[in-house]
Amino acid sequence: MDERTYEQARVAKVLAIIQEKLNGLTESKGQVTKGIVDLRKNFWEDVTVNLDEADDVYETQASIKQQAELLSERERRHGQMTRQVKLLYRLGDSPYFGRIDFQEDGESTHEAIYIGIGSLMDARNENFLIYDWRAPIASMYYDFAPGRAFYQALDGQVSGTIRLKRQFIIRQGQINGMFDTGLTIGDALLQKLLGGKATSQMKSIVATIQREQNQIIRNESDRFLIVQGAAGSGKTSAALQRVAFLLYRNRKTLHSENMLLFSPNPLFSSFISSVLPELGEENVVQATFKDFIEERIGRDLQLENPFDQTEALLTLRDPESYRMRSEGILFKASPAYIRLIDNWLEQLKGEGMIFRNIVFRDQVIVSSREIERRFYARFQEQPIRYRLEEVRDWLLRRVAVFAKKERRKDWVLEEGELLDQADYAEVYEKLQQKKQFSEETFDDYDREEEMLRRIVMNRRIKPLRRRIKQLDFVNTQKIYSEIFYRAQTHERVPQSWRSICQNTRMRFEEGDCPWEDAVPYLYLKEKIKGRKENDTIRHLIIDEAQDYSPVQLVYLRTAFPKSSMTILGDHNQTVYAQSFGQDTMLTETLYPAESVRKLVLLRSYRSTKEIMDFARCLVPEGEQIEPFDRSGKLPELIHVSKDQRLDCLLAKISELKAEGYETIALVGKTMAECRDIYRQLDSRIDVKLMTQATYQFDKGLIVIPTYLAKGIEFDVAIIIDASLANYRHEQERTIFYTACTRAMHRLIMLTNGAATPFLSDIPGERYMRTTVGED
Ligand SMILES: Nc1ncnc2c1ncn2[C@@H]1O[C@H](COP(=O)(O)OP(=O)(O)OP(=O)(O)O)[C@@H](O)[C@H]1O
Repeated sequence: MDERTYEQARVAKVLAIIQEKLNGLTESKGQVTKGIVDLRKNFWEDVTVNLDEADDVYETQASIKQQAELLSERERRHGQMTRQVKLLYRLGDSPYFGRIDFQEDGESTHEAIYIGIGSLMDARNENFLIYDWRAPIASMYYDFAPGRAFYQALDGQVSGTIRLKRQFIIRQGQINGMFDTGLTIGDALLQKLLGGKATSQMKSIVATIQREQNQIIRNESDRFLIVQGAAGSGKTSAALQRVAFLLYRNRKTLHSENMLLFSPNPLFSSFISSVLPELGEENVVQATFKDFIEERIGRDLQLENPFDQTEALLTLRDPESYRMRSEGILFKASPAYIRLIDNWLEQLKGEGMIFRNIVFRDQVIVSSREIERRFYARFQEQPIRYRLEEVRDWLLRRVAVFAKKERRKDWVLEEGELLDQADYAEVYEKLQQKKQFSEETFDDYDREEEMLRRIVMNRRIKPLRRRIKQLDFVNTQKIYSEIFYRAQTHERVPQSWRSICQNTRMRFEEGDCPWEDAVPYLYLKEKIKGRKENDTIRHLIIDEAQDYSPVQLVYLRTAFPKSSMTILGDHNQTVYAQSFGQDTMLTETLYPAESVRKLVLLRSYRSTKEIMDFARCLVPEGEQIEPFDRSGKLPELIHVSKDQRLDCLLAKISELKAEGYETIALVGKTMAECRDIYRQLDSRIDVKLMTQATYQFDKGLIVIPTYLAKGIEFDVAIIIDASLANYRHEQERTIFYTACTRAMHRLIMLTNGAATPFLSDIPGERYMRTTVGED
């Protein structure tokens, strides 16, 4: 029997066992379902309810508890079975993708280890027919070429020799491809996968994980794992595989709800949302950093969107305003600014706290001055938080005294008359209860009135009490903006500090919180009022980490004090101003030295060799990036006159469509530029504009600014305006690079007049130049 026939016969055998298991499972699942339905229906019949004596109550409780446990145990089993069935269906389509023949040292024969997205035992549950890709033994598939190899088993290292390494493409139970491979996993298979068309959903890379990616996926020893990876090197892919790996390895203690992924925007969240389900795992919680921060800031301030901040900066024409905004953004993202805030917090112990009046129905119960006096008069040596608690209790007492007096007023009774039936019933019931126990005789009418007054007053005063309990009497917004009134500081401030102060004060006075102030403000607010720590999340995954500042890292570490973190990004793809030329979350020195590891990915998979050879010349140390060897056309720079631009673009698009490309992105630097081209195209061709509110994209022609295209890929990227006028500042280099590296197969750039100076770093033979029309 030749190898292919042998393997196909084995596939058939495995499929038969899968079918058998499916039949068995479906039957037992049916029984468990019925059991659950019966249990729910007869829940109370099977419980002994007796509430006569204390002992009986105790027994009743125990009986209910037992019944509930039985039910939840069945439900858990049902859940497991459902997952098992789903896995079997998936294995039924493609049972495995790899095989290694491993001969352990000291053994006379080898074992053939087949690797798939989940484990499968034979009919007697004795031997593995398929090993889960996350099992320790399967790691050798990703780590070694045929020859000497080892893996870490639970009880130590196991060494031996890989005699054979084979890859399969199996679809609907048929082997479509089969390769015996050497060092790297499946160049042939990778060629096939990467040469395919872009989709609106990212795919799992489980069958072709590369060795250096495997290091990231299986790292369990470091609390902070930083991955610096070139564009298209598989950072996001590896991160998602890592999530699946960690969930599998810690399945008793770690669940998908314990992991949080910060994604750059909703579009990206949707792009990656199918990977984990494809691997048989539930999706982790996803959030954008902005949503997370907004939720914590609350409704007191109108938070600027980071995209709006970027857009504002990119479109500012006046050099002074540009300098002020960009210096402010950079400074407020730096550790120097946190030191400045810490200093202010220190000062606040002696003076400077600002409070709000405690007001009820337009009457000031306690004035802000009075609160301030109380705050600074006592417990001076105690921390701010302690003193605030003391003030809070004092305020609650003052409010109680006020309420007692206030409830005698006429308006209270007037409102009492407007109470509804249910409230009266409550008063009546309370009255009845009191009567039973009271010896004294009161006039019922007076007692009823008194009770109504109390109800009205309690209701009206409750929100005020709640706000006091939440320490809302501290005006943290004003305390924060005060920093900008006292512009003197020991820190080295930017040149335009005075204008920055003026501008920040103004924005806060209007109730706006610029994005650069969001995290610093929260930092100050939570230092004063205390913070909500999150203990549920045990692992944080931060993608596009080059766009997070040191200050944001400090904040995240305090908000998630127990979490480990996977931090992935590329310093060459900085899009937000706060990260230009300074430390970011990828800087390893910002973490405790003993618990951080940094891994670097240099091989890039997304784009053709031609596109990557072009793009890597744009960035420092780009020569270290290794493009994957997949060939395509050279990138193309089209010089086009203004009046020919639209026609040229339309002609190009129809040419690309005719060549079979389905996902074509017109990438702009700013939203303003995108809207402009969209308006011109919309009446002539089917096109969609992607905005910060877009949650999903489909195949076709789209217009998108770079800051929203981060992390996503397209068959073709067309840079709509690659001119000197549009990409002139050095800070825009990384934006331009990010835009170029979104392309999988074709990269086209249009320019009217001179092209961006960034291209002067690129040897002429790396791209084509054409001219359309004359200006
Ligand atoms: N081992 C692999 N096997 C198959 N495809 C891979 C592999 N690694 C990466 N890819 C593919 O390369 C492309 C880029 O991957 P991914 O988006 O994860 O990279 P990235 O480093 O996050 O990119 P960027 O920094 O540009 O956002 C994807 O299409 C992914 O499927």
